[in-house]
Amino acid sequence: MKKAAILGGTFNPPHIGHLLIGNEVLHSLQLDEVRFMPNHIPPHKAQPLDVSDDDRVRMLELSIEGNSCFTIEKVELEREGPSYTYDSIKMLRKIEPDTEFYFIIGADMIEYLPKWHRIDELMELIQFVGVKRPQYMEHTDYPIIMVDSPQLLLSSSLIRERIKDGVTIRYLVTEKVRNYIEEKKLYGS
Ligand SMILES: Nc1ncnc2c1ncn2[C@@H]1O[C@H](COP(=O)(O)OP(=O)(O)OP(=O)(O)O)[C@@H](O)[C@H]1O
Ligand SMILES: O=C(O)c1ccc[n+]([C@@H]2O[C@H](COP(=O)([O-])O)[C@@H](O)[C@H]2O)c1
Repeated sequence: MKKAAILGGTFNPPHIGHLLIGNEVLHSLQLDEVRFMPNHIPPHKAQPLDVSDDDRVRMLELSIEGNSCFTIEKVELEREGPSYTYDSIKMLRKIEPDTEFYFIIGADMIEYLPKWHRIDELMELIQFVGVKRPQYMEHTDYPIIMVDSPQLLLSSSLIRERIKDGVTIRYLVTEKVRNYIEEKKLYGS
């Protein structure tokens, strides 16, 4: 069986925190692959996204360039409506019966797990893998595996704020993503 972890996210934009946790889990659990899965409509974010699906995918492609264990899963972009993880995992397991799937979440999402759509059924379908994140509690009663990773006080919101305020984002995203944001004048840059 191939072992793949899904790192679901909004990636608005993708930052080095995403790459770091993906790589730590890849090595710690000795997986074959980490798949970055951008959502179409985040289930729990009220505001519509200010950046297109295409731009988020392009920035993900630029972020993972050069790492053959990192790939992109587009299943949620091909589906209308809120991107519930339950629906995506159900579909992936059906199309790929020979892959054992894991799902990576940061501690903010661990806290939020009780509110996920059909969470009890989802827990039966996939093994969740949690990573610590500054300012969030990682305690949960759900059976998740915790993987140790260096912690970064970094978020896509912080990056958007910095761009809006004209503050540098160098080294917080990959160089290619930084150039892309600048060229396409994303986030008011
Ligand atoms: N610095 C970080 N440390 C640990 N986990 C993180 C970090 N940044 C993001 N994650 C995790 O990566 C996944 C995707 O996150 P997402 O794309 O929403 O980024 P974000 O930085 O949380 O964005 P935003 O600030 O817009 O909410 C989530 O499970 C989230 O918990
Ligand atoms: O399915 C749900 O109910 C659900 C609720 C909250 C978050 N998620 C997923 O968790 C991942 C991280 O969410 P986000 O919004 O931090 O990018 C992403 O793949 C979301 O679609 C899923």
